[in-house]
Amino acid sequence: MDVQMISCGSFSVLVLVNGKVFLREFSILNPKKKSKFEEVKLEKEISLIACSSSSYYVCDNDGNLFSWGENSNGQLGHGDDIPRDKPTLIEKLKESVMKISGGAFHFVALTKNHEIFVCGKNKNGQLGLGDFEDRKFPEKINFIEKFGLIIQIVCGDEQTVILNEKGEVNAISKIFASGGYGGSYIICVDINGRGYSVGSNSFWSIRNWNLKFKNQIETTTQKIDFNDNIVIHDCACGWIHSCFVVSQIPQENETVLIENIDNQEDFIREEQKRISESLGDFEVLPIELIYEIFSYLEIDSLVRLSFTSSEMNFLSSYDWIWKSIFERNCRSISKRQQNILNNPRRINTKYKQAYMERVVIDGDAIFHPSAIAIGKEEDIPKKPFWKKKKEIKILMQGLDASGKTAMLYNIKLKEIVTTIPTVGFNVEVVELPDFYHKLMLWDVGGADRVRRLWRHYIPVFAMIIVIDSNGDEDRMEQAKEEMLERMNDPVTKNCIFLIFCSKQDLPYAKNTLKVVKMLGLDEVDKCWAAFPCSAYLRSSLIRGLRWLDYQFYISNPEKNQK
Ligand SMILES: Nc1nc2c(ncn2[C@@H]2O[C@H](COP(=O)(O)OP(=O)(O)OP(=O)(O)O)[C@@H](O)[C@H]2O)c(=O)[nH]1
Ligand SMILES: [Mg+2]
Repeated sequence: MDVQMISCGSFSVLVLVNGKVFLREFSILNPKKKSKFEEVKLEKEISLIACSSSSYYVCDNDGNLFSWGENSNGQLGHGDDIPRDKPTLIEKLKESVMKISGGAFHFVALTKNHEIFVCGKNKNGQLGLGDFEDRKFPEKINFIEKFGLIIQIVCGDEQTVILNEKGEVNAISKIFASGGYGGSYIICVDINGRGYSVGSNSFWSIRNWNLKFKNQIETTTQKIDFNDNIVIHDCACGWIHSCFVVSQIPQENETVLIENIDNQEDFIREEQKRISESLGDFEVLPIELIYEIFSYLEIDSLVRLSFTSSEMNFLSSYDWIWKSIFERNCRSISKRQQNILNNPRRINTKYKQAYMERVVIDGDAIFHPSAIAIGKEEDIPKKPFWKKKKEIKILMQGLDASGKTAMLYNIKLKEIVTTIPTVGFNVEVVELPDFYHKLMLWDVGGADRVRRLWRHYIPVFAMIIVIDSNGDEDRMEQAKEEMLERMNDPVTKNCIFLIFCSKQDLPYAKNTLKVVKMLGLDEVDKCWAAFPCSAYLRSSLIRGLRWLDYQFYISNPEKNQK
């Protein structure tokens, strides 16, 4: 079970587990009534969740935003103030959503184009639209001109904070990180593990305090005065209290070895002692509580402790968590946890390494570590237009009906064609803008005997292996066998493998990580990357091809062969 995200409303907890959403709501009217987690029925896999006070927001893998719950200020974004009891698509928001954050009665969404949409209560100008009127439909605010590229949004009760790429909005350098929702304040953590706060301190929730927001985003932040060697991994805010997950950077002459992972308790006690000396009047959580938090990994315990996600991150800074994660077959980790992991702070032990060496997860794509170093999607530079394009031959492989032909013609013709099982093969040359090469795609029929003869057709330096993510266990097993046969064949020694996890549009398609695990790809030491895709969504195909094209350009397997 992979708990991917949790979010708290005023009296509720929303949890994202393996792309499914569970909600537990407490009844204020009847507090003794036992509530339990119930699955929220949704058609597609969900990748983001957020709560506002009593309204809920979820976003599917395609960036569609759904909302339900209370709607007193139109915060659900459907143009009215009628509550909804089921997730309902916010139709007016056509952009693909990347992040969501909920205030008490408003929400803010950041789209993949780095645009911001706001909706709901605006009494304090929290929507940042320059007035005090509520909005019942999401409305775009154009901060781009003023602030540059927006990368993070966080809502407090009646505030919104946005952060740009350079961290300029709140005068915090290099902000990437988390924000905690507080009653009337917000805490942010920058990439160096320093914390900053903005908002009201009326209840002494945090030691530094600042102005209340009033119809403007600019305000100054205060650094939270931890010692300089304290690194904040994450923070979370309750209504009138805050909680930090910290560790202490060892001093130059201090050695901290985490070797004996079996003796967690002693280790944590020691660690707490060490850290508490630097914490001043912040209080360290008792060890028993930390153990409770450990049981976050089970959903029932999560209920008991229904508060923040920060403890999860706290745990991620300890190696034994990585051991357990590792043993649980490499569960997926969030970007934020990855960031923690990638920080060369104090965790560099064998399990983390083992974990990291197996696969690298970048968004929804998964790479062999040697491959990601030279071809992450957003890093791929465009090809200079004057350079002549060489042709590369790419062999498409995969079981029958996995979708090879449908893909080929969508790439070539930008059309979804009706296919019949391929007898023999189809060959098409495609020239895509910004690509380094012309691609000659060989689609070899999956059911045909030809499939076995591929070695004799063309020299193979690039191969697309199409896996039907919707396939049952038997099909997966068969696909795995075929795939390993290709990857272990001496002929493909220098080959680059693009694994397309196809048919992601189908509701029960397995996600990429699951496919990678089922195929045992993480054990394969070759240059490979796995991308989720659908033959019906051309952009998902182009994305994978772009990686392959650039990878080929960088590593030139043909030349290496000679
Ligand atoms: N929903 C969905 N259906 C797909 C997708 N890709 C292919 N299909 C369907 O799956 C069936 C098989 O697709 P083909 O492209 O013919 O499969 P193939 O891999 O070329 O099969 P062979 O030629 O027999 O090797 C067709 O009915 C396609 O419409 C996809 O991404 N999503
Ligand atoms: Mg075919």
